[in-house]
Amino acid sequence: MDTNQLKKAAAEKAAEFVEDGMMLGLGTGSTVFYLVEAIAKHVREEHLQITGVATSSRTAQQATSLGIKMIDINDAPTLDLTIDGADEIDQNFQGIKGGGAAHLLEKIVAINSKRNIWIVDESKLVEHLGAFPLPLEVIPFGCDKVFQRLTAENLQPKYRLDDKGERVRTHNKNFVIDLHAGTIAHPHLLADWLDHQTGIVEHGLFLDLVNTVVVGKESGVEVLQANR
Ligand SMILES: O=C[C@H](O)[C@H](O)[C@H](O)COP(=O)(O)O
Repeated sequence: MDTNQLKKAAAEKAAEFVEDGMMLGLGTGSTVFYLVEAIAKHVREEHLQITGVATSSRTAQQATSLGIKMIDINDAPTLDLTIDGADEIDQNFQGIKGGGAAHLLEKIVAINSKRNIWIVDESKLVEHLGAFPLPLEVIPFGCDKVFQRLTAENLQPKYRLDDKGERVRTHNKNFVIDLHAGTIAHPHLLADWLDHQTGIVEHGLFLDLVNTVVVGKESGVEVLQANR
């Protein structure tokens, strides 16, 4: 089965967790694309009244075009559920996100949700985080100073570039620096250090956040519950 089919299977399973009346956070990425389609189908067929909050303009546009009512997060009460993709998930249900540069908005939505579900294909499950470069969102002002600090810590930073060789800009026009430092032995220590570096708006370590992981596997879809 190809990876997209596994992502689609996970997304369709997760859409079953959506209930009538829910205030829903919608993540970003190729797996979430299938999720939005699946939720829209439930909304149509079961006449569900749901309201969504998006983590990117891509998701907002797709959801709106499929008839899902979307509102601004500032107008929403605490969200009942957020469903999002992930780039890596370790055995302790800690994750890396931000492969699509949406991790700042995604984290804001995630921490304002009562419950978080991640949808992934099985290649995203890892023993230790870090094979996937860790994304940071960095303010352009003084960004090279941040870059130097990261280099000094041996975190092997690289600016993320687009197809034209230009620096990628996030939703808020910030830059993305990816850390290519390999295995992250102590995710909480690294997250704490990054949290205290002025100029870094947000990093892609999503720790102690997810409640449920829905995994698309060759052998079928598996639902894993984190102990939180
Ligand atoms: O910034 C992007 C997000 O964190 C995505 O949820 C993550 O990169 C996973 O994306 P995909 O489902 O396309 O692999």
